[in-house]
Amino acid sequence: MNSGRSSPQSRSPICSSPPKYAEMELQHLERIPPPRHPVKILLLENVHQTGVLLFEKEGFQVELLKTSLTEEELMEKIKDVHVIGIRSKTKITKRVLENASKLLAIGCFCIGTDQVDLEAAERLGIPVFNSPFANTRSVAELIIAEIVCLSRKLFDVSKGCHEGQWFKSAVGCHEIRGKTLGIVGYGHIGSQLSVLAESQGMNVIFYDIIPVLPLGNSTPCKSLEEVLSNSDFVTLHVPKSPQTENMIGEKQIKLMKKGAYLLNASRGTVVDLKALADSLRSGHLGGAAIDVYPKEPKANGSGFETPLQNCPNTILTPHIGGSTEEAQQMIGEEVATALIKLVRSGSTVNAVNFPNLEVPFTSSSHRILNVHRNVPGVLRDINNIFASRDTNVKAQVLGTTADIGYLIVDVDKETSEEVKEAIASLKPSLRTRILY
Ligand SMILES: NC(=O)c1ccc[n+]([C@@H]2O[C@H](COP(=O)([O-])OP(=O)(O)OC[C@H]3O[C@@H](n4cnc5c(N)ncnc54)[C@H](O)[C@@H]3O)[C@@H](O)[C@H]2O)c1
Ligand SMILES: O=C(O)[C@H](O)COP(=O)(O)O
Repeated sequence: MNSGRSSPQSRSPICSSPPKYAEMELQHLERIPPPRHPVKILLLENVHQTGVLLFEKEGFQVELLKTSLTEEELMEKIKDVHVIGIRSKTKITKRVLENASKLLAIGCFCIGTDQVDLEAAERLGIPVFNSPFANTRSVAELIIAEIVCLSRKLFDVSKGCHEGQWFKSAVGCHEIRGKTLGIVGYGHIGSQLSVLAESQGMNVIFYDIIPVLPLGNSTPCKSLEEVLSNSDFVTLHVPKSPQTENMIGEKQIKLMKKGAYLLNASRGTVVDLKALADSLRSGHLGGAAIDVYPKEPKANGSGFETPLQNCPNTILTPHIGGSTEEAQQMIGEEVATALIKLVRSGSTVNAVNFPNLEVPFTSSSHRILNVHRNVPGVLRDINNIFASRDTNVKAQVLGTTADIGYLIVDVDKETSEEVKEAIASLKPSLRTRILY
């Protein structure tokens, strides 16, 4: 399927070997002196080596763990960490954040950020970064593969052959061409999947809670129920939220056609697995493919249990939708780059819970980064600090949300330390640091 974009090999000679993303994004940091104190990075859940190497190239101290950590373990480990990198398992709660006195930023080396208390992080002046779509294609391709596997009962038939059974039959097996795929959540993954499914000859309908551009010949539906009752395959691509919790339960499954298939590679809280298991065993649904679960192990190993085990024509995978080498390498590079820019220059571009600011460094100056509660008079007080110390402000940018203000200001070197201390001592200040 040609997405219309040229592949690296087919690009014109001018950009036949495009500079790597990180090299482009970080090149301007060369003009900024490195941090005077060691920068400690804690990476959990086997973050890709690309990210590790980028941090090490910056001279940061990296600790890499293959697993996630419990809240208690995190509360201890995070005390002297400047940056933490996680994936979808590790839960960074308000309690953990209240122990993170040195934490400058959080990197979600994945799409989802529901595992972080974003409001608590914002109110504590900690920006959170993610990789909004680097594993989109990986998930979409997995779903396409599973649709064919379910439609041909491939896993059950293959298991039979491995066990010495030769059972050749076309009963209950169908082409996917001409069948209807119902997509719930038409965002990055849902829309990419829509294009791939249509390229396989499927009809695509979808439901989203916001107006979105239907790609190709796909058709928006007015309700979830409309998608459920008109689809041969229903696939879920919504975020974890109070609204999506158990959005597919016994009542919704009963609305689905007899023999239809349910696929979920979004979040484990979206589907009531007991209701799904009952519908598979009763024969109402023809099969399911599940990649995410309400409770998932914090590390690889045995002992995983789910009500879906041994259900007919049911594909179970261990949250691998984004687990391809291509996706993990891109994510590692993208999120590590954003975190390095935050540490080295205060850039918050691509932060999901912060004003997105990036200011070119002003030569022969020091940079002060201040996060404060967004209350009246803060900027007046900060500017009075500059005026009263005869400090020349060479660049100043303020971004705000309802709860916080984020200020990047380049000032004279001569008075920068004194000014930084005065700003940090203002009552609304949450975090203040200086870059030399
Ligand atoms: N299994 C995996 O490995 C894997 C990989 C990547 C992403 N994910 C999960 O998939 C989710 C979707 O990823 P994405 O990149 O497409 O996100 P996205 O934010 O681009 O798209 C999500 C879409 O869902 C819609 N939505 C939200 N609530 C809804 C509701 N109640 N009903 C219908 N639509 C609703 C949103 O409007 C949005 O258009 C992520 O939040 C993540 O949790 C899982
Ligand atoms: O949010 C995501 O991108 C997916 O759930 C992938 O999570 P993972 O990085 O833990 O595989």
